[in-house]
Amino acid sequence: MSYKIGFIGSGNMAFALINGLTYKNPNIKQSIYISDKDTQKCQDLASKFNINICTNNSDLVSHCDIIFLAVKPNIYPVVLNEIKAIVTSDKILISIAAGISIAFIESFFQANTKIVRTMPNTPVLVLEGMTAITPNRFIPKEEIDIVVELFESVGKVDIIDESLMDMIPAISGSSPAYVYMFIESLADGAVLQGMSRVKAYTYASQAVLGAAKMVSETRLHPGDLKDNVCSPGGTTIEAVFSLEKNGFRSAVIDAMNACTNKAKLLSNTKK
Ligand SMILES: NC(=O)C1=CN([C@@H]2O[C@H](COP(=O)(O)OP(=O)(O)OC[C@H]3O[C@@H](n4cnc5c(N)ncnc54)[C@H](O)[C@@H]3O)[C@@H](O)[C@H]2O)C=CC1
Ligand SMILES: O=C(O)[C@@H]1CCC=N1
Repeated sequence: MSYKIGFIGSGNMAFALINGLTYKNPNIKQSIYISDKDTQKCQDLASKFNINICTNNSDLVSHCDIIFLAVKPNIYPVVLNEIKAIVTSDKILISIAAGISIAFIESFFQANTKIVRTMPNTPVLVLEGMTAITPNRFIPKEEIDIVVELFESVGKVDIIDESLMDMIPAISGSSPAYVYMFIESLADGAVLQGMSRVKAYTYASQAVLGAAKMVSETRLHPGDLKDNVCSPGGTTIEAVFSLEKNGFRSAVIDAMNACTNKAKLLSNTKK
């Protein structure tokens, strides 16, 4: 079944998803539609990917079968109110917003509207995304499979209970930002010790990529992998000791709690 995919909002996350989706399957371009309040941004994205542009959100909904709601959480009520009269039961709405519950979205539509709540991340752009998804009770398995297949084409997918969704930004939706800060810090440290910044970003990003692949592909415990690097009396354990002294682990856990608390705050205002 060929289906038309629409993105309401053509910002960072829409860009990442469209880049990922079109990377392996360029033919999908003719089935992708975008709309945005910022017409210039929309035109730029449409011309970059040679995809279809819609003059407004309602026009997009009328053209598309699967509709990504790629606007910020605070804009959801505006967009949902705008499209509520034209979303028919054959269409699938995909939420990608932090803190927006399925119940909140359902409250705008007729009873059997198909909604999938998701939390992707921007590495979908390079086909290394991590997306959590929760379908509502009105979407049949074969259509859930279509949504899973879409996100699997740009990375890993996990179907979870919605009760876990508010903590997904902390672990994967937002966490690329913490890792970018870590890579930046590694590079700053290298520059401090005399390496060029360009070279430092290559070393830092490859070391992080390699370490991530060691965890995902060997399935060994990260603690064991760390121990394998720490030669007795060597260089690594000095750095590990310093990181522990400076509260590295608790800083990460504190950041994740702050992230989830914000998602829950958004959730509570958008019940
Ligand atoms: N950026 C990220 O890493 C991730 C973002 N998300 C979620 O994706 C959603 C979008 O986030 P970003 O792409 O980062 O934001 P963004 O600000 O880059 O893009 C949002 C777009 O929506 C457009 N917009 C605003 N009002 C509109 C309206 N009434 N109709 C149509 N378009 C409208 C804006 O012009 C903008 O281009 C948010 O709900 C966010 O929580 C989810 C996972 C990761
Ligand atoms: O910062 C945000 O709210 C969005 C959701 C997850 C990543 N970015």
